Order: sequence, then C-alpha cells, then structure tokens
Amino acid sequence: MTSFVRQFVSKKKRRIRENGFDLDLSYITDRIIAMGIPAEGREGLFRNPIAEVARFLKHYHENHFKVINLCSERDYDPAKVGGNVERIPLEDHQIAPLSLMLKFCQIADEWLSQNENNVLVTHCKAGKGRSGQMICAYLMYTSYCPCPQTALQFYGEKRTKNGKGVTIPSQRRYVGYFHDFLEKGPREEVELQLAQISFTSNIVSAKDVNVVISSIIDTDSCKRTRVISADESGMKVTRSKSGRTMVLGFSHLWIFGDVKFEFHTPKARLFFFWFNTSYIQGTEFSLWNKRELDKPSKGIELDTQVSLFFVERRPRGAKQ
Ligand SMILES: O=P(O)(O)O[C@@H]1[C@@H](OP(=O)(O)O)[C@H](OP(=O)(O)O)[C@H](O)[C@H](OP(=O)(O)O)[C@H]1OP(=O)(O)O
Repeated sequence: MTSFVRQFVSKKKRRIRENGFDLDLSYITDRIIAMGIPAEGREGLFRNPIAEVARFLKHYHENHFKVINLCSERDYDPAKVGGNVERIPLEDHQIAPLSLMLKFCQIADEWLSQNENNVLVTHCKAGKGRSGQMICAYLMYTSYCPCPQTALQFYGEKRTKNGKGVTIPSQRRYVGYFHDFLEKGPREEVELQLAQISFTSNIVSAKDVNVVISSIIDTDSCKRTRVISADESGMKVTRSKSGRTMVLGFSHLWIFGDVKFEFHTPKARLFFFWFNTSYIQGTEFSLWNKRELDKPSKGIELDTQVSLFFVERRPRGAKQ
C-alpha cells in the first residue's frame, strides 16, 4: 500500500527499484543523482523515507556522496543522511538566480573532482524542477551537454518517463541565461524603466486583475522585496480595460536584476514569470501564450498574452 502511494506521489518521475530499494531517485549521469526529498514522519510514508535514502547511499556510495538540498521549505538533520549535506535554499516553483547556479556548479565540481568515486546527490521537494535547473547548469558547465536544449532534454529523459523534466518556463529561461553566461561571461548589470504592461486574456473581461512586481535583493537567501502592486498607492499607476485587454501604465518605475511578475485576481494567483533585466534585449519582453507562463491557473485560455514595454535602460547605479 505505502509503495503504491509513493509511486502515485512521484508521478512520472523515474524511480530506482533494485536490491530491496524503491526510491524516487534517478541517475542523471553515473555521478549525478536527482531525487525527491528525504522525508521524515508522516511525509516519509509517501515520499523517500530518510532512513532508506541513507541506506541506499551507504550501500552504493559509502563515503563518496555529497547531498545538496535545494529546498527552502524543508530541512532535516544532515547526520541522518551521512552528514555531508549542503543547502542552497530555493523557493518551490521559482528560479535560482545565476549566482546560485554558479555556486551549485562550483560545489559540484569541487566535490566530483576530489575523487573519481564521488557522486553528487541533488534534491528539492520533488527533485524535478529546481534540481533540474541546477543539474542542467552543471551539465553545461562541464560541457557534458553543449547547449540548454540538449541539457534540458537529456535531464528530462533521465529523470522522467514522459521526458518532461524542467517544465516551468522561467526555470528553462534561466538555463538559457546560464549558457549565455558560460559562453560570454557576465552581462553588464542594467536597470530598466518599465512604462507599460499589456495583458490580453479571457480572464480580463471576467475579473479584476492585479500585478505584483518583486525582485531578489539577497541572492544567497533568494529574499525578495515587493516593488509595487498595481492596486497600491504611492506610485502613479494607471489602469485601463477594454474587452479582453488590460493596460497598466507606470511612471518612474525602475526594475533591476531577477524580477518576478505575479498576476492575481482578488481571490487567486493566475500565473507568474521571472526574467533578469541584464538579459532583456530591446524595449519589449513578451510571452505569447499560456505555455510560456509559470504555473498558469486552469481558467486561463491558451491565447493569453503579456507584454512589458521599457522606455529606458541604464547601467546599474548610474545617476538618475
Ligand atoms: O510539475 P508538477 O505539476 O508535478 O509540480 C511539482 C509539484 O507537484 P504538484 O503539482 O504540486 O503536485 C511538486 O510538489 P509535490 O512533490 O507534488 O508536493 C514540487 O513542487 C515540484 O517542484 P520541485 O521539483 O520540488 O522543484 C513541482 O515541479 P515543478 O512544477 O516546479 O517543475
């Protein structure tokens, strides 16, 4: 019964079933493992029981494994899985900024180069999205995969039975940013002045929609600061609505770095997306349909579109 529940919870992810082990765990390469969180108590009944994870790692990789915990929402006593655990806390369903992708790669590389028997074990909660973003970065960092498309496809096939590994569009976008970073080095840090958001969707004619913009202020903790809600005063925000289109106009709103846009109705979150201002080319950032949005709600139709228009860009820290 427990085995059935665990299988159900791990959905399409590939499990390892051998020598009495049955875990939500996949070898992406011989030396890189992705798995679901080692869980305790009640959660251990439907996820990977922490004692079983420890037994597996000891059995196959004793003294040669390092675990990286990517969950900000869960933690456990590292001693319960052998002690060699590092944590890079990331929020569920969100992106890891480039600096943390690089940190992950450096930790992984240092560990794996110490001994040819060493393996790296990565997990978030499900061991799919956040783990995938980081592992794809490492596959490119080591030139195991030449480009984002290959890395994402390779990871998807190794981790899941349906080939869908990293599915959140913003996480995939950041895998692309990391490739650019590896090829061309860091980009100049720029601030963008956001003038307008145009949102076209079936939901606009039915509900009031609000937008909350936030950006990461401390990449180590992924701490976010709320920039503005279109419903709040303090900054001049104009709204207009015509049929299926809503337009928000902003005055003097500068955004910088890793920025999240979250669209809400009064009762529910509709979807969100992330980008980094240094990677915006030109004056527009557009997402052309529902498939390009992160975690869109069910009521949104496929032809939903969002466009952001920027009127100015300046190097970070330039005088206003
Ligand atoms: O893709 P889905 O819909 O299975 O979503 C996963 C979640 O399943 P849910 O839809 O909440 O049942 C899943 O949650 P559960 O394991 O189902 O509690 C995780 O949040 C997973 O993210 P990550 O791999 O831990 O970074 C989520 O993966 P991402 O959507 O973040 O890739």
